[in-house]
Formats: sequence, structure tokens, C-alpha cells
Amino acid sequence: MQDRGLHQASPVDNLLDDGAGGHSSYLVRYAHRPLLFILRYVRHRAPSHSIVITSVLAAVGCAIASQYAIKNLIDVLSTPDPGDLVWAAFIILTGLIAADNLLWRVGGWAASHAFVTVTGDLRRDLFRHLTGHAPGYFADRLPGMLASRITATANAVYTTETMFTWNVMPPAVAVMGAIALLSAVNAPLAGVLVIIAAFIVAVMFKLADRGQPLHHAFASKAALVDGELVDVIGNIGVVRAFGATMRERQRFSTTVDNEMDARRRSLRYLEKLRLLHAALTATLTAGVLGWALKLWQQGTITTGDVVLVCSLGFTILHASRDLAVALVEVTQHMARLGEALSTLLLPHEMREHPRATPLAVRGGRVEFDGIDFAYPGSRPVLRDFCLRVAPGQRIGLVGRSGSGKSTVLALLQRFYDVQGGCVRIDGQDVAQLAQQSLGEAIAVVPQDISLFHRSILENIRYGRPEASEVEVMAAAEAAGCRGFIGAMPQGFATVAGDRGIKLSGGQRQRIAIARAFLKDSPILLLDEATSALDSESEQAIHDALARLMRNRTVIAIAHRLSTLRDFDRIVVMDAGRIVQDGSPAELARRAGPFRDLLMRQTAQAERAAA
Ligand SMILES: Nc1ncnc2c1ncn2[C@@H]1O[C@H](COP(=O)(O)OP(=O)(O)OP(=O)(O)O)[C@@H](O)[C@H]1O
Repeated sequence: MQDRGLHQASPVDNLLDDGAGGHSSYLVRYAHRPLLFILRYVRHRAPSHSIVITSVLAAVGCAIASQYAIKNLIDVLSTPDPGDLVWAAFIILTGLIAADNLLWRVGGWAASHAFVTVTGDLRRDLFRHLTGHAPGYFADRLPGMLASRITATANAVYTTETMFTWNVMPPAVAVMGAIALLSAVNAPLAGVLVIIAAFIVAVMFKLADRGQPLHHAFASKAALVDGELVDVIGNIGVVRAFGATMRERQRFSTTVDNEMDARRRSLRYLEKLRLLHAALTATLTAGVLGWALKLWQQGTITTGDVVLVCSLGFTILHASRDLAVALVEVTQHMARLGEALSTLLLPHEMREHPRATPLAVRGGRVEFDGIDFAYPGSRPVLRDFCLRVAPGQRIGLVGRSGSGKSTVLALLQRFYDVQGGCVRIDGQDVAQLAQQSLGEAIAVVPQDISLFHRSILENIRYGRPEASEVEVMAAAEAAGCRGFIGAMPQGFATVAGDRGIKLSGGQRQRIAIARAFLKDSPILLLDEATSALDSESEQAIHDALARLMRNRTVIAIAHRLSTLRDFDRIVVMDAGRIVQDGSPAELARRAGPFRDLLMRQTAQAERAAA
């Protein structure tokens, strides 16, 4: 049972990785094929699965053979002078019973390795596929829902494997073995039982299939509960601020009610199926027993045969029930799996170019050349947008809310593909670059700085994972973080809290600047936070940014024009177009939107000072 250990990369991962970032295409083909999805993982853990299956099949074989051994013992006991044959029959029977029990345990042991390993493999692969989606995919979906679907997939596969091994395969093999044995005793009886067993399984399966929409409905409602939970917990500050606790409780209560209704409908359908089968089994059991007694009265079969016919008859009928019930439950889990896979395994919106090359940085020239862009399903945001930024130049993007400034930064990072035109860095089309190298060339200090629930040290080191502690400290120093980090209870080891909740907005911003220092990329994108900072923090951030911007190409979105004083160029945007472009001093002199905005902000500042 020497499968590869859990700590290693999944073998499926390795197979799927075609080296062009196209690994997702392999997983995508399973989006609507849950059974093939499971088989793929089983195949990659073949040795341990073979041990499970062989042990279970052998155990079932022993169980059936022991029924024949009982008949044998009874027939030996019925002969006038059995002698040592009794003990031979005894040894065979007890040997089979012992082997039966031992084999189940071998199967159980192997299953604890095989099935758990599969859940690790597939979660790694699904996480890998999920993290390959573009930001737009996440904008449309609740994070909790996605997390719950990955968990649901692992649980559904584990349960399906378990059910198949312990609840589907044994009764199926038991039915076949029992029928083979029974036909040796009385062929017509065996024939009738075959037809009945097949009929029961077929009817139950058909009815089970009809229940699929109910199970699907339950699966999606269950995922919605998880999604809502995470959404509300993540926004608990907003909930409190708006006094919406009661409202959220009611909303959650309704979501849970819907899920419970769907679950009840799904379970009750299963109960109806079980009831139908119980009624059928009771009637048929009585029929088989009566028939066997009739044959015994006619002297066609021995007493041992009656016992064998009865026990095999019960085996077949009970096994057909177990089989049908297990199949129903397996289909329910398959439905849950299918639902999760169809959401998780959507193709990546943006595939890496088949002949993607790493970006060769030569100063950090940025060009937007005739860009047409609309978000999926929305109206155009940029039309024939052109912007050229020379290496080392610092430009500020200014404009009304919704004018397309953040979109420009998103397109440079290739979060979305453009519909027309070309975005280039040092003359290379970003759509044809290896995603990894593009990410390395650009550092971002975003508006909404979100930190991981990890230590401050790890959060800063995110900019360059291989950076030494000394380098992290130097970056923190350059970003003006040392003071406030030193004042924290555990200094750099302090955990930042969910999304950095334990830090102030200004502190989070400086951590983000430290990350960018550490990353040391030739291109820097800044999205200025609109929240007002106290003048001391503002000065600290201003100084840190000034140090960070040195010798880099900088594109900054600025809301407070005072921050753009030292910039080389200002580009004013309106409705996806550039309406002004020039140095800060030049634009301040010229009549136009920039001067209007500048005058408004100066007046505001004077009012605030007064
Ligand atoms: N993920 C998205 N899906 C659909 N539409 C979007 C998405 N992101 C932005 N938009 C739309 O694109 C337009 C431009 O948005 P963008 O965020 O680029 O503007 P902005 O100038 O950066 O605004 P702000 O200054 O308020 O941040 C807006 O109309 C916005 O509603």
C-alpha cells in the first residue's frame, strides 16, 4: 500500500499541469461527470484501492461460502453415521467465518488510507483550479459558498467511496454469489429470485433517479447557508454599524428554513422508497420460504437445502434492499458532488497563452493602445483608450468615481482580457506573458488593503517569500512601520486579525507599502485610500511612498490632488476617456476639469482649517 504520501503534490496535479497554466482544462471536463471525476482519483491511488476491493470481494465470497458450509454441516448431521465428517464440516465453517471477519478488517485498514488520500488529492486540485480564476469569477460568488463546495466535494467523494465499498459492492456480489449457489440447488427458484431481485433494484433505482432534483435543490440550498454565514461574519462591522443584527438574523433564519425544507423533502422521498421496498421484501420472503417448504414436502430438496434456500433467499432480498437503498444514497451524494463540480470546475476565464513567455523587463514602459473594454455582461467602460507611460515616469490618474481608473490598473495586471487593442509592458503584450512574471513585475498598494490572518512578519514577507528577516525589517523601516509594530504586544509576531482588523487603516497601508518595498518591482500601482488619515499618519505614508516610488514607473489613482504635487504627469479621465493630460503645474494653470477639482479641494481644505 505504498501510495504517495499526503504531503506530496497530488499525482493528479502533476498530470494535469501541462506547463502552460492550462491544467484547468483537464479538470473542467469533469464539471458534469462526477462519476468520472471520482474514478480519476481512484485510478491514481490504484494500489490501495485494489487492496480494499479485493479484501471486500473475498470477504463477501467467504460469507456466501459459509452459508453453503452450514448446509453441508446440517446434511452431515442428518446422515446416520457422520463420524469425523462433522468435524471437517465444523473446521470449514469456522475457517470461513474467521476469514470473512479478518478480510473485512484488512479492507477497512486499506480504505482508511485510500479514501482519505483521495480527499486530500482532490482538495489540492480544486484549490489550485479555484485560485486560477480571474477576479471577476470571485466578484460574482460568495467566498463561503465556494469554500463549502470544496468541502462538500471532498465529503461527497469520501461518502460515495465508503458507501460503494461497504454498502453497494457487498450486497451486489452477495446477490450474484447467492444466485449462483441457489441455482445449484433449485434452478427455477433461483431464476425467479433473479428476476425479482433485478426488478426490485431497477424500480428502486428508477425512483431514486426521479428524486435527483430534490437532492440537487437541497445541495444548493445547503451551500447558500454557508455562503450567507461567511458573508455576514465577514461584514459583521457593517451589520453592527447599521443596527442590522435582527435583520440579518431573520434573513439567516429564512435561508435556514429553506434549506431545512429542501432537506426534509429530499429525506422523505428516500423514506418513501424504503417503505416501498420493505413491503415488497416482506411479501417475497414469505413466498420464498413457502415455496422451499413445498419442495421439501415433495422430497425434491433436503433439510439442508431448505436452510440454504431460506438463507440465500433472505440474502438476495435483503441485499437487493441494501443495494437499492445504498444506490439511492450514492445518487444523493453524486448529486451534491455534481452540483459542487459544476460550479467549481468552470473553465478559467483567462487562460495563459499557449506560447506565453516571461516578461523581459527593460525599464517598465507601459502602453495602453486603443483599448476597448467592458466587464462581462456590462456596458463598455473604456473605448479606444490610449495611454503611454515612459520608464520611471510617475503619473496620477484623476477623475470622477466610475470613470474607469481602477479598470485601467486591473487591465495592466491582466485581471481581465481586453476586447480590443493591446496592453504592453516594455513592448510585450500582457496577454502573451507568463502570468507569474507579470505578477512579479508589478507591485500594488491597493485602496482596500486586506491582510491575512497571519503574523505581521508573514504579511510583509508576502511581497517576497524568500526574503530574510533582516530584509523584512528593512522594508518595514522604509515603510515607516517599525514604530507601531514595535508597540504591538508581540511585535512582528502579532497576528493581524481577520483581514487585518487589528490594525488601523493607516497602519495597514504602511504594511502594504512595506510589502511593495520588499517586492521591489519596476512598476508600482497605487490606489489611494479615500479615508481621511490624521496628518501625522498622512505625512508618514507620504514620506514612505516617496521613498517607494523612486526609480519605478508609477501609476497612481489619486483622490486628494495634494498627493500628486511631485508627479511627472496627471491624466484626467471621464467616462472611460482621457480628457486632460499634462504636468501638475500645467494643468493647474489651464482651465478644465483638473483646475476645477483643484479649486474645489483647496476651498474644502480652507473651510476645514477655518
Ligand atoms: N467587476 C465589475 N463588474 C462589472 N462592472 C464593473 C466592475 N468593476 C467596475 N465596474 C464598472 O466599471 C465602471 C468603471 O469602474 P472603475 O472602478 O474602473 O472606476 P473608478 O474610476 O476607479 O471609480 P472609483 O474612483 O470610484 O474607484 C463603473 O461603471 C463600474 O460600475
